[in-house]
Amino acid sequence: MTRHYDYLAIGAGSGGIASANRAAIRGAKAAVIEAKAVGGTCVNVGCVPKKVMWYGAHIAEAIKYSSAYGFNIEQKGFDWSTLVKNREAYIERIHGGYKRGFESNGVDYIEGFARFVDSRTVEVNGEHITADHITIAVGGRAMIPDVPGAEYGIDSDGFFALTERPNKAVVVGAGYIAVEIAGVLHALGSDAHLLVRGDRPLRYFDHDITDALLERLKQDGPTLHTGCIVARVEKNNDGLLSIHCDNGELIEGVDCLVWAIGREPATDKINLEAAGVTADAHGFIRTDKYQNTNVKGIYAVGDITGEAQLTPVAIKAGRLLAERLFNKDMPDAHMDYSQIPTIVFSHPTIGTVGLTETEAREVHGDNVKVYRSQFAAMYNAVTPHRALSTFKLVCVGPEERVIGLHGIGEGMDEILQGFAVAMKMGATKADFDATVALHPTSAEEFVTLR
Ligand SMILES: Cc1cc2nc3c(=O)[nH]c(=O)nc-3n(C[C@H](O)[C@H](O)[C@H](O)COP(=O)(O)OP(=O)(O)OC[C@H]3O[C@@H](n4cnc5c(N)ncnc54)[C@H](O)[C@@H]3O)c2cc1C
Ligand SMILES: NC(=O)c1ccc[n+]([C@@H]2O[C@H](COP(=O)([O-])OP(=O)(O)OC[C@H]3O[C@@H](n4cnc5c(N)ncnc54)[C@H](O)[C@@H]3O)[C@@H](O)[C@H]2O)c1
Repeated sequence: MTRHYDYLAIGAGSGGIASANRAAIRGAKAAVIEAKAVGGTCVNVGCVPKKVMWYGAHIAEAIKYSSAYGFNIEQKGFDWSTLVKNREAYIERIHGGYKRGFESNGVDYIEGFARFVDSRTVEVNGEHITADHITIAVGGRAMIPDVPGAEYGIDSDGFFALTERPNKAVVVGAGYIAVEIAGVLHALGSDAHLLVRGDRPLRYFDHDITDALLERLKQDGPTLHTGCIVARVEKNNDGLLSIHCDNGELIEGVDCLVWAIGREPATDKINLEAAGVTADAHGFIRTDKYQNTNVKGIYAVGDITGEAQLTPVAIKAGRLLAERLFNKDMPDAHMDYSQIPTIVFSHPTIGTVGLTETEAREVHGDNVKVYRSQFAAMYNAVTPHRALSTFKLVCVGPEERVIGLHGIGEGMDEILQGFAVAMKMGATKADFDATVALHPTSAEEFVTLR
């Protein structure tokens, strides 16, 4: 017996779930196949557990600053395992929500690892399943460097599996994950070290913002080691690790090493060749703007496409694909990959949308005008720990259209979304200026820049 569907998603992560649900809502007979846990990376080992840990870190910081606000608090301890237990219970509830969603939309949820048999057929648990439309939404996994002793380290999945707080932790990498994990570890009381190869983390972000991040890291953050490439890792008799860097630096007594050096696509085991789908040299499945692969009827969405690796991107691309396929009123639906806003959950958060100043000058030369502001956040102004926030607008042309907006400061994660809408609508500096400020907030800086 072969089951047949109108629409089949491989991978029940952000992209697969969103597309299968939308396909079913539009009347398609839809299914989604998942090898591990429903919700994929974001829900199980990504955005969700990360944000819970970040909230934990946020509370630790509030306790630290509380005496300046008049509180006399004796912190008797911090139990990492309680935080993990409550986090995982929350994730269990999300799993339940997804499964109820499948039921009410009429999506079949199939547990197992899927492999292509041909361009219309996949095999899972020995069963052949056919579909008119198949979407590859298998996401990715962390990369581990090829250095001696690399196996003593863990990746971000391993970080979420920790049941105790590490005493001394080293996080290697300069991207979102490295900055976020190192920041959480530091705030929750580990002796945390962040190792980057260059002169700063997040080096593709606007440099005014990363300059401010460097300042904040110096004041209160994980210890930053720059120009540092790990050459080998040794495990000593006491079980602790020694991290040797190629610049001669040696970090000893480490009980937790986290590799956060990027993610690779999970295409290698799904038998793409049987379907005739081609991947690029790194294994990413590149698509056209409609998420079409090189094979008719096979699509790819989310991290596997190598586009901005963010949950809302996978969700939007998946939903729009389902609309295009099954909603006769939206035959041209497709994802717009421009001006995607993004947040780094550092301490404080970084938010960015559009071009950095450097990118804007490369494209628009002297047509670029930049506005920036640096100020002491009110939250810290009454504490001994006076910390600066930086906000910046990058504008182009005589009309000063805002093509880049960047900030580092308390609340930046919640500030950015509305400004991203304004930019999508083509807002100019004059539009920002014409908007009445909200006071006293950090966000008001964006509408009062001179
Ligand atoms: C630590 C971390 C923190 C992150 N934080 C954020 C954040 O704050 N904000 C944000 O927007 N993004 C964040 N991301 C990125 C976000 O998680 C991804 O962009 C998003 O999950 C991509 O969705 P996807 O559907 O492409 O793939 P995934 O969510 O990875 O889902 C793919 C699914 O496919 C399954 N699968 C793979 N192969 C098969 C197979 N052959 N058969 C069946 N199932 C298969 C996998 O088990 C997985 O569940 C974070 C990522 C990480 C690692
Ligand atoms: N807040 C968020 O939205 C969020 C959070 C986490 C992850 N994500 C997504 O997940 C993706 C993956 O995140 P990531 O941080 O793993 O990858 P990344 O690609 O953002 O960063 C990897 C970093 O590791 C560095 N690196 C590579 N090889 C190295 C080596 N051998 N030694 C030291 N450093 C090395 C790279 O220079 C780069 O800076 C991101 O691109 C992002 O889209 C988003």
